[in-house]
Amino acid sequence: TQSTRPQRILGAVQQNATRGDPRSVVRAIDQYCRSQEWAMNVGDEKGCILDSVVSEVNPSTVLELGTYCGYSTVRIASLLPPHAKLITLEFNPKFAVIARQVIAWAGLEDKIQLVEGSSGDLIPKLKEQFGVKAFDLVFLDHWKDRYLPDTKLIEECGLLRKGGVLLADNVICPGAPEYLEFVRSSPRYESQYFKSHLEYTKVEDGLEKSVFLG
Ligand SMILES: Nc1ncc2ncn(CCCCCNC(=O)c3cc(-c4ccc(F)cc4)cc(O)c3O)c2n1
Ligand SMILES: [Mg+2]
Repeated sequence: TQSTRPQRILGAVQQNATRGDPRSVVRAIDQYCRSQEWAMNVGDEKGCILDSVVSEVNPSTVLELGTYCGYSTVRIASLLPPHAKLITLEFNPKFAVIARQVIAWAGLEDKIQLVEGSSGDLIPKLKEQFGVKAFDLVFLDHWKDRYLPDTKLIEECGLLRKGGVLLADNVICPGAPEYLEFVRSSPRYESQYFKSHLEYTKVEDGLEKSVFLG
């Protein structure tokens, strides 16, 4: 039977990455998606910007919206301090099954909690169900038209600490125009655009970093 793209990405990890070595998992996915078939991972170019923001924030708690195969999940978690935790939300069970195996291959199960469901349903439950106080960093990489409503939901639920950072992928391609307009015009955010390219292509894309001022 025909394999799926996420299954082929997992295969590339299992064939080319070293168990317990997160950076070799990231490298294996990038090499596969650059040479064999495109996939919607944040990728190596935007990934370096992601790395620099994660290192600068040095977060204790991270929320990722949209796991897909776990590429950015592993990339972020590989940079977290020892007791830091990352919660990642994925609503497609087929993606979640693959992401769990990619996370396990990287040896990062203890740092990462993958929760299946949609962001709109799960965000209001994160405090009571997962004992989360507030996030230091939120990486938005899910439905582009959910970036703005979920940002408002995260604020309403008091899930973003003062000085906490929102980092949004794909603000140019596919684009999140309402989100960009909001974070760039709101007095409660200090935003900065990091120009880059759509993963594995020459098409323009970028990340928007927005610091919550409280
Ligand atoms: N609410 C909720 N809660 C939880 C969830 N978990 C998953 N989802 C649904 C997420 C579905 C995938 C989202 N990601 C993208 O669509 C995406 C697309 C492109 C792209 C594609 C084609 C092109 F020609 C050019 C660019 C590139 C990217 O880097 C992208 O990240 C959820 N939704
Ligand atoms: Mg993306």
